[in-house]
Amino acid sequence: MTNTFPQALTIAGSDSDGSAGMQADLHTFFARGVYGASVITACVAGNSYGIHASVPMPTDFIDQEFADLAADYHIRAAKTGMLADSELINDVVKNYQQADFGPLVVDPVIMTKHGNQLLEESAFQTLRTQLLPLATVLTPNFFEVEKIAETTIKSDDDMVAAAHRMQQMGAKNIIAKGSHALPDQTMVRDFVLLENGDSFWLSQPYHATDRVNGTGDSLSACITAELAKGTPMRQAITLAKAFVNTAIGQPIEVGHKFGPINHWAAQNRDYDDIR
Ligand SMILES: Nc1ncnc2c1ncn2[C@@H]1O[C@H](COP(=O)(O)OP(=O)(O)OP(=O)(O)O)[C@@H](O)[C@H]1O
Ligand SMILES: Cc1ncc(CO)c(N)n1
Repeated sequence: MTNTFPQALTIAGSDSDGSAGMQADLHTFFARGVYGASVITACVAGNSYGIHASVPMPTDFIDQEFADLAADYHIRAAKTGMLADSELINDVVKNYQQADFGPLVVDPVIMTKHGNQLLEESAFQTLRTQLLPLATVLTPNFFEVEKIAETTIKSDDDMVAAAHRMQQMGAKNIIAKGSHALPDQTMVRDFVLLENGDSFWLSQPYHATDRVNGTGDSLSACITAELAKGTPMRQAITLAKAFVNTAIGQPIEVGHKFGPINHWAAQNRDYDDIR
């Protein structure tokens, strides 16, 4: 039987240190028992200190990557990561609309943990008008919520309002990730707004560690992997939050600064309690 094994796709940039971007996505797909394919959109050279060079892929090459996957594989869910500029966003939108790759998780990668900007400011409007309407799930971090919704978040009410604004822009389900840079923080809280209007806060313990590179990539990749297996939306989101929290909670010693998270710890955990 051909193509019966669950397959997911990451449409993202390669980060040479393996902690984030496409590499974090593929680690996560593997950890959740899903085959991972990748459309590479850009390459960044970096390590746990920062990103030091970045090269976008030519759009005709990206077109060929999509065409080759569509001709052979059965992608059941896809996610986007680094898209660099308007030209790449428009190209990915065009290709995704032609393909039949299932639900789309949009991780609107704008800024890294080191403070490197991976999406040009001039592309924010393209992101809003072209990509958000395709998003089955949108997973902005605190900074990205403020940028996309064009607001300042000072309270829970502000976050709820921003999530509704992003849903009005066309994204169906939203996980607006809360801040984790507050003094004396003990919990991290993300606001979830589902397509049917249900909403809730997801809370997990805060871990005081610098080994947090690729948390957002892994969260969105875990949701993608679960959707590829047919896990219901609410369960996929809740499981992904637990997956990332487990991976942050047992750090591995790789790199000197913002190191990777521990996908093995997250892989080995039992998620049977999550419904
Ligand atoms: N120190 C921490 N302790 C616990 N949870 C954390 C911590 N840092 C991030 N998280 C969680 O990880 C998830 C990803 O959020 P985050 O805001 O880090 O995404 P991101 O900035 O897009 O990540 P990246 O760009 O590095 O992939 C969220 O659910 C967030 O609450
Ligand atoms: C390619 C790439 N995508 C995303 C991130 C962070 O989310 C990163 N560091 N590098």
